[in-house]
Amino acid sequence: MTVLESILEGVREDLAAREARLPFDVVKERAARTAPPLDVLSVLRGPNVGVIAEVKRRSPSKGALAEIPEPAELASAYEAGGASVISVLTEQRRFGGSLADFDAVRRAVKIPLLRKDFIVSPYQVHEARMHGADVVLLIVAALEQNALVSLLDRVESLGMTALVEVHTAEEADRALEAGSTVIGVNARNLHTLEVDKDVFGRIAPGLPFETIKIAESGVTGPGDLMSYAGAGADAVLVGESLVTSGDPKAAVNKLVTAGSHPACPRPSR
Ligand SMILES: O=C(O)c1ccccc1NCC(=O)[C@H](O)[C@H](O)COP(=O)(O)O
Repeated sequence: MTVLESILEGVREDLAAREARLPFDVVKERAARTAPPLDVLSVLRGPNVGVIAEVKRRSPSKGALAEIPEPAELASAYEAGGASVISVLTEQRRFGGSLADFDAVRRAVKIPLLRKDFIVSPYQVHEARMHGADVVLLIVAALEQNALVSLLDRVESLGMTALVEVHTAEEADRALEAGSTVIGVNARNLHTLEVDKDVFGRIAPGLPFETIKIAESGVTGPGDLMSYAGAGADAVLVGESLVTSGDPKAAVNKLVTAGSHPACPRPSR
């Protein structure tokens, strides 16, 4: 079993427990009463290379990264540092995240929030909306094509944006066939955990001009942001280097400053 398959097994078990506690109809009804999602597309289409800053306690590849006793404080630091969007990992078993973290962050910041999880069911999409998500991650490697298409439709029908994650050219083709307009190219292979920062540069140039392109994983500082920008990134998604920096506001701000520097390559639309 690959790492991704084993994560998905746990996700499905946890999902079944939540479905037993709170029926889908109730989740749908609460989601419908939640304040409308923020417009993340205009944020990501801004003039600079944006930073999506992640609340990440631990990971299958690195184990424990940071305790993060107050995710709201971390998120506020990210917002003050100029992050465009905050990503909150809500998967518990491998990443130490939760929807309670998401709620705390939602209360603390005004910028768009991404629910970063392993979404396999419409229940999780409505659940994300019920907790105030603006963006939902859909991982192509975790979904059959018909599930990807229907989850993407579901996300958009609730007014949210889907960040559709790929790692290979074949997955990018599937994302485009499903109608994705925001594609994240993850440098990390979720089956093996190997990180290859060149993957973005191989895939992004083949994506349509108008697709919003996010470079995910392995960003350790402004140099990585600049090189992803040179390959066409509209934004970078960063976890580990921020949560381990000791000064998350300054660490985000360094990236944001690089992303707005006149020397930073920027795709013109
Ligand atoms: O981070 C992992 O080890 C991991 C393993 C298996 C599935 C997903 C995983 N991470 C999710 C992510 O995509 C990253 O948290 C995100 O791109 C930030 O990456 P980084 O800046 O390298 O922490």
